[in-house]
Amino acid sequence: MSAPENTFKTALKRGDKLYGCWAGFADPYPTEVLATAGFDWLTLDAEHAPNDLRTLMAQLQVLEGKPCQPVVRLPMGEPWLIKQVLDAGAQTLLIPMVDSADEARALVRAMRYPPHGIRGSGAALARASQFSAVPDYITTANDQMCLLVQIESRAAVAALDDILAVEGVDGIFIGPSDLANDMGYLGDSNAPEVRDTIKDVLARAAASDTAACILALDHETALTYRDWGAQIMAVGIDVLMLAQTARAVAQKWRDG
Ligand SMILES: O=C(O)C(=O)C[C@H](O)[C@@H](O)CO
Repeated sequence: MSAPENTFKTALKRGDKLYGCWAGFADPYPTEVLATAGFDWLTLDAEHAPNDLRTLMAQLQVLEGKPCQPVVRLPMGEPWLIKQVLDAGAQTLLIPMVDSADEARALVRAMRYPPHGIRGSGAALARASQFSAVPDYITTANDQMCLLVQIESRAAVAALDDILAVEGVDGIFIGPSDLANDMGYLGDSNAPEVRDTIKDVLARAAASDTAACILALDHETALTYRDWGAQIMAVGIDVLMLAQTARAVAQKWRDG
């Protein structure tokens, strides 16, 4: 028996448009609710949400067997962190702040067993291999790994063509907010120079074999990014959805 098919990767390679949502509550219960909503995928965010290995694993467990696929965002691309979440069953990783092809290559290697990489061997006791119930896990896991690297600095934009050419990078994911900050437009990803850069990066990725991915916080922006070539889009953040709806309801009753 082989490692389970990574259906997110299969759909990405097929060129499907995939719509996802950021899951920022760091808890399996709201993540399970999101998985019933119709999104293709969810970001389990351990960069800016208070996730740790156990909360990530609990969310992977509730998503198991559901059509909504998990994408785990780590705080940074450390090989030991990568090893832990892969052993917990993650197959698709989103790694922030990747500025060069060398960094991207190191991430590809951290996600793969030798001779293609440096992933340590713990499959026997790992959830990823269903605790050794998947006998061929170690020889088949490499093919199911999916890597999305975040492009969110001027350095990354300058290195984009080299990053797009790295074998094993399945998608580049623009971080509009960090990109704007690095370009000198703190908190303003709608600044014309930032929008031009986003458009250029999406177009270059769309013309390559590597998927163009991005997050948009409102519908109009999401439509624009899609027109510019985005294939994989996060179109909401659960924490903001709750906050906005709760504020609107409270306001309505205060005003009424
Ligand atoms: O720079 C960005 O934009 C991102 O990387 C996404 C954010 O971290 C996301 O959490 C929304 O603030």
